[in-house]
Amino acid sequence: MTATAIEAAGLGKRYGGPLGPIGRRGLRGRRGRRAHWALRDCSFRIPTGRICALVGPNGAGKSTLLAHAAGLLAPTEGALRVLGSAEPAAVRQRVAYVAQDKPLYPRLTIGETLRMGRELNPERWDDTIAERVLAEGRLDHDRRVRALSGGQRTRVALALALGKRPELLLLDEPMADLDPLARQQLMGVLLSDAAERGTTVVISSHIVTELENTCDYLLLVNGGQVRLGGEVEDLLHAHTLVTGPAADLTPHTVVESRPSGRGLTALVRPEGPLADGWRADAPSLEELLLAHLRSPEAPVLLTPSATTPTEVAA
Ligand SMILES: Nc1ncnc2c1ncn2[C@@H]1O[C@H](COP(=O)(O)OP(=O)(O)OP(=O)(O)O)[C@@H](O)[C@H]1O
Repeated sequence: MTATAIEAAGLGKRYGGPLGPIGRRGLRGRRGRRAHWALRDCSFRIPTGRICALVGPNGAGKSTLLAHAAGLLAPTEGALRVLGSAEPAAVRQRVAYVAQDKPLYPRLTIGETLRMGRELNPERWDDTIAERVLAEGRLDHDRRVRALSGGQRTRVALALALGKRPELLLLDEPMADLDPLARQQLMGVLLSDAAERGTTVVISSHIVTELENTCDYLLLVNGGQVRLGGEVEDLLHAHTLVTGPAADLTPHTVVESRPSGRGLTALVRPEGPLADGWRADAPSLEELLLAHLRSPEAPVLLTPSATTPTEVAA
């Protein structure tokens, strides 16, 4: 089996402090904040060298999961191992994390921001890749971060992250505020660099069509739980889009079915051959994801590379 970048066993995160007595105060923390499980019972594995899409609806738990992998949040229950360490905070030097709000120091110039990256990562820093990320943005190094647009700030945050030469790159909706050309150009730089260096990338995004050509691994999170995980190719292979008469689809696992014409269209996980009269097509990644997002209760599927054979806890 290939090496593991991230491995979680029974990972759970509850926001809102310790639970108060149920019945008297309901599910509330001591300070009266409603306790809420953002992640619950998540067990999965991401092998090294993959470009992993982290997908799920708003509030699914994607940012919470990435912040745990970056060592910025501690689990309420379960365990998470990052680059072989049971304490993700201990391997922060080898991990770069670009949070959704791209925090940077507003008073620094771009040049000073890069200098800070170089000084904080003296062993690893690489000016060439940082400059390559900045180049097409035509950004003068004397400009202050506070005077940059959202998309320009994203470019600086990505330059800082890639300049660090991470083994694991965690990106939380990095492309949301970039124009289409900048998005395409930066994804190109990011992917070619990751391929060249074998970097593991975990990238959360709502732009499903964009993930189709870029990611080879997938984690779909919904309601704080991992619902799908594994190699994109294996997950696509495990599903079939069928169209046919409105009939019982037993014994196949039905992810989603809806009426179409005089019959129905369904996304199934076939358990044996399909009955006569059904047309079978391979789903696209977009069809696979949308069907699972519309059917959050569909049975969980983790392909063998995404399951956790070993105990993650130290
Ligand atoms: N600091 C916090 N305190 C309390 N609850 C939080 C906090 N951060 C997130 N949550 C809650 O945890 C759940 C998961 O949030 P998270 O930000 O991880 O989702 P997400 O999948 O990244 O969403 P989006 O796609 O909208 O960015 C949500 O219900 C959210 O309201």
